[in-house]
Amino acid sequence: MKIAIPNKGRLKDPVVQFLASVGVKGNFSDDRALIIPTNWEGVQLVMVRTEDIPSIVESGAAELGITGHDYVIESNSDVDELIRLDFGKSKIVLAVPVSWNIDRVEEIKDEIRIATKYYNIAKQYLEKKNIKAKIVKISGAAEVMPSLGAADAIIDVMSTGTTLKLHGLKPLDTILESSAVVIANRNWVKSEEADKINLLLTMMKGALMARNKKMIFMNVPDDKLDKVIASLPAMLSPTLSKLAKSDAWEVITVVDEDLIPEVIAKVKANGARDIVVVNIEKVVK
Ligand SMILES: Nc1ncnc2c1ncn2[C@@H]1O[C@H](COP(=O)(O)OP(=O)(O)OP(=O)(O)O)[C@@H](O)[C@H]1O
Ligand SMILES: O=P(O)(O)OC[C@H]1O[C@H](OP(=O)(O)OP(=O)(O)O)[C@H](O)[C@@H]1O
Ligand SMILES: [Mg+2]
Repeated sequence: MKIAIPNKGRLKDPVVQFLASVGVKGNFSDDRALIIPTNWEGVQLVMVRTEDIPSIVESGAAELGITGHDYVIESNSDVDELIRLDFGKSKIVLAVPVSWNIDRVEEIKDEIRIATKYYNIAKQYLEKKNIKAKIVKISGAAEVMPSLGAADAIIDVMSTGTTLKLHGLKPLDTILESSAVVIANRNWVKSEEADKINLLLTMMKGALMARNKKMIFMNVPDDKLDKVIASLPAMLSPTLSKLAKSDAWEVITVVDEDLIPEVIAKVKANGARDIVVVNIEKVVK
């Protein structure tokens, strides 16, 4: 079974790390190799350009792929988007020079030139908004085009907005919100590899759920138990086990990483002792 993943660009490293957290580790011994065996028998990574992944998966050349949602839309590929990942988060925006002093799309004049690598997304958006613009198709570095004079405005990826600002541009409208996604060929359920794909998807969801979560263990005397449980974040249902040698309990629960300092301070103040925090590798529901 083949999984198509980015061979370069912004998504490459996070995708390789994500797969490793799922337990799929590529044997990257030769930098130039584009088909990489993994520690999972029969699973290979195919290293290709991020924007080519949707059509590769649509064709069935790879059963699964990890790419940007924006590229799935741009390529108009008929694939299943199965898992939305928590990285590669960006927006596709229409950005114009700050010097235009406008705040609304309706204020844009006709006949402007808009540089973008998202030709299809741009075309559809401009038609919907009834903006009569010429699309200048480029392959990257869109932000420099207006100051160069190669275009008047752009449709491009924005994350923090730093690049736009640096080039005297501001976002006027968000066209699409994107993130990395796991995609599959439409017929994957009927394929011979369906069981393996299903297992892989379960492991991926498990790794995603475990991210930013910690397991916390603590010992609590009998008479403090109610108070300690009440001080845990709402919705948590901790596991309790009675300690063999004393009138105390072990309380075990899962907490968001961000809440750990607050939870430790509260349970400690309420009588918990011997608090241990450990990483979680996977949560399979
Ligand atoms: N600054 C960013 N922050 C988060 N995600 C981003 C950012 N820029 C782009 N992305 C997302 O990452 C994916 C790939 O973007 P990238 O610009 O790296 O393209 P590439 O073609 O893979 O690489 P390169 O531009 O180096 O050729 C897209 O889905 C895009 O939405
Ligand atoms: O809103 P920001 O946080 O500034 O991020 C946006 C920038 O990030 C991406 O570029 P990347 O770093 O991938 O370089 P590239 O232009 O070579 O693709 C994207 O193409 C924008 O230029
Ligand atoms: Mg890039």
